[in-house]
Amino acid sequence: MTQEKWGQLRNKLLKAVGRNNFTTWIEPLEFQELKGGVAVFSVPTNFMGNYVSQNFADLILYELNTAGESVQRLAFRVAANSPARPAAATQPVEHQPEPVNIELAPEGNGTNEALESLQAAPLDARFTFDTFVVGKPNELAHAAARRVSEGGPVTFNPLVLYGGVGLGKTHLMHAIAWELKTKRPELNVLYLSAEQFMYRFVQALRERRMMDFKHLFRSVDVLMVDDVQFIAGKDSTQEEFFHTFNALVDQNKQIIISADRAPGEIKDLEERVKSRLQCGLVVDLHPTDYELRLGILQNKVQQYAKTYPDLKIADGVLEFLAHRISTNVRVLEGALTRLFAFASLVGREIDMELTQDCLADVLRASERKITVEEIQRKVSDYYNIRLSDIIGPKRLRSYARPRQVAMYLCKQLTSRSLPEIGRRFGGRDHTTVMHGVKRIEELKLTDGQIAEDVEMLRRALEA
Ligand SMILES: Nc1ncnc2c1ncn2[C@@H]1O[C@H](COP(=O)(O)OP(=O)(O)OP(=O)(O)O)[C@@H](O)[C@H]1O
Repeated sequence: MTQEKWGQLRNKLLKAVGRNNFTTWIEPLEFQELKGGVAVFSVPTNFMGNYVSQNFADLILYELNTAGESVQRLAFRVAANSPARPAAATQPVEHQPEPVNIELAPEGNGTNEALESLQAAPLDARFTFDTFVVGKPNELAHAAARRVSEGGPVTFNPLVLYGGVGLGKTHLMHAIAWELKTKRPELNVLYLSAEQFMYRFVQALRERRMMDFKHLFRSVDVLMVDDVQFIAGKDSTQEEFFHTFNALVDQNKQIIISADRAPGEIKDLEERVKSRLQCGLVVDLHPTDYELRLGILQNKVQQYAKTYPDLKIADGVLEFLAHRISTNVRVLEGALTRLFAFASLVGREIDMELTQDCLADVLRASERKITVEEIQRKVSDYYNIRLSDIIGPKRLRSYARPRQVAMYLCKQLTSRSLPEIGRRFGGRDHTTVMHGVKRIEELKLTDGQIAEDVEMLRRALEA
């Protein structure tokens, strides 16, 4: 395997493990050699080697093998004279620009070639509209992205896509870029992260090539900047971004931005930048719901089926994952990738048992913690009484029964002890809680209405 190939694989790993994990664990790995089915990496410390081997080895093996390398095992060696690298995240980024692999165009000519190479953020071939699963939480963002990708007259500028980690912002941006490349190949479409924008800017300043920089950025037809929150607090970069933005909008060129939150909520982003961003169409990607997660998993499985025609997934596994992993799509995909890698290594069907074994850590981490307050609120809404009546001293049946239901659910769905639950119900004694829980257990067997109420509430709380 060549270093170049490892470089490409690293990009895939970045997507799979997320930026934080990547910078801390994957980036410091240096590929040494591949011999006799063993891929050897040098690592700065033993600790790092152990950690990577315990947590990411399956995934790395899987990526290596899908890329056509035959690797059975990974080995990590501590480089003899390698000074332990401090985690990159702790470095002040402005002082440590990434090695930049493009030459800025000499003033006035060669702009197009330079723009081509400015696609330093390569588009991910998997991130197209075809592979993007649309559901309620992302339908508006998807529709807006589709519209912009047609490359027609600019109707809303900028388009701002925002949403939490791993909800598909980058995917949609790449999809727009791919679509524009096909439909309107004559357009200069430039996609890059806000971080890369900053590196280019710092480099241009250092090399005294600001004219080239301005010329380049102002001659694109479509500018796409991912994760714009990155420039918050970086004053000179924000200023340059602001001018670039204005120059392009003045020329009626399309701008597409993504951010991890609404522009108005990005701390340390200058007011004038915020207000520019808010001028266009701002749409958010909502957290996924169960149906969307299941759809994404089914879609992924279809893709995997091409690589692993022999691997079988037992009924219920995808539903289980969609139900249990609700954090973000990246984690969901990572879990599935790990499952496939594991199942293909051990040559077993992906059933519940294998899933629980292989994903124990992910499942534990994504366990949703239901709180006593949440239960009290849901129960009072359900029975149409006030929250204070659930907690307060009133003994009327119309308050006491819902209170007991709430206590029962607290016992079932949280890890709180009876005295703790009692305290949160207006300082009641643990024997009162115990009595309430028992009463509901009995009533569930004899009173169909109570049984149904409890079941409905439990489902609503676990959703
Ligand atoms: N609706 C979807 N359909 C298919 N795949 C999706 C969908 N949403 C997210 N994904 C996948 O989830 C992963 C994370 O998505 P992406 O990188 O676009 O997230 P992001 O919102 O840009 O996150 P971050 O804030 O971390 O940059 C990608 O592999 C992407 O393909």
